[in-house]
Amino acid sequence: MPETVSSLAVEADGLHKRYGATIAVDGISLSVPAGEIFGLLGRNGAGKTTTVELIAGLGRPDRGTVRVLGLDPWRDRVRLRQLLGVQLQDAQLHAALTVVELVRLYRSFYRSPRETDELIESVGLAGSRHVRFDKLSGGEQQRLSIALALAGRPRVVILDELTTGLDPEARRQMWSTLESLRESGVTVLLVSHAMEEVERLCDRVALLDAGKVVALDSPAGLVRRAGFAQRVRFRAAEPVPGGLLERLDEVDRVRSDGGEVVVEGHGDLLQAVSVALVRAGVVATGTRVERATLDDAFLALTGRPLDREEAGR
Ligand SMILES: Nc1ncnc2c1ncn2[C@@H]1O[C@H](COP(=O)(O)OP(=O)(O)OP(=O)(O)O)[C@@H](O)[C@H]1O
Repeated sequence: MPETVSSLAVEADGLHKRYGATIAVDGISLSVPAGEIFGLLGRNGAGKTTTVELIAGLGRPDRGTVRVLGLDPWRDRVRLRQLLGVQLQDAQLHAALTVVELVRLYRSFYRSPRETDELIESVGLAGSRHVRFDKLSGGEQQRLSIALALAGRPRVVILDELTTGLDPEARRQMWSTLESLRESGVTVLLVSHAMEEVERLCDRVALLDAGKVVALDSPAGLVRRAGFAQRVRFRAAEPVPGGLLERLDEVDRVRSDGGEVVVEGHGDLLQAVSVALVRAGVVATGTRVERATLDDAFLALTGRPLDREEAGR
């Protein structure tokens, strides 16, 4: 259906969605060009899942419009089903069906599906072909749900919490699956808590907070909004004289954190801090350098961190 295909894979304009008193999505607009891996990052309850549900046509916005490949996901959902793959959190699959039965069932929904064995192997489930869904581990269920999202050779894929519950090897395998999808021109919408994953994979990221996009940029562009490039942490054997570090050109901010001195800045920060401490006769131990992350950007933009405990859910 080439006449329907827009160069923008996803366009959302002014989306609002309310559940009772809760405003889940509060005026979200996004444009995602074809072939991009686009991340939605935010804390629990920020509105990520609701946003992708509206994009997938699984719900209707109270206000605003969505187009996926130029189609209205609600009105044109029969046509869009052939072009869109969706893997959502807590997908309720048929518990009593085996891996191969589920893959065959999903293949039957599409006009030109991928091969059964290729799909199963692509997510490393060849050894579990005849295992029932409810007997798979959480990580295996997750991998199967991703294979099912890719069964119809979708042009746009929505993946919610792609690697939650996966071990490091399965996670790396999933990342390379996504990179090859991008190479073949598929657009991926990736919902995540996992900053490392988002920084590594996404071309652009929308940071969501309380139903709003608070920033939208490349991961590197977002990290720049942290307001500093790197931080040096150390323990000082004696108090650091006031103003010693603050007056250095490379230093943006000095604070203490659980007995450590934390110096945020740019340029050759470590060198500048080390020289100043030596000159002042302050002995520093456990010194380490960290670069700014998306977490720092999120904190700078929203005033709250992206909770790491939640990230491990
Ligand atoms: N079907 C629903 N009924 C009532 N409230 C809902 C429903 N779906 C979502 N919400 C509420 O809307 C807000 C946004 O939820 P949403 O699931 O979109 O956030 P999220 O960013 O995906 O969070 P999480 O990372 O926890 O999945 C939350 O306050 C949530 O409790």
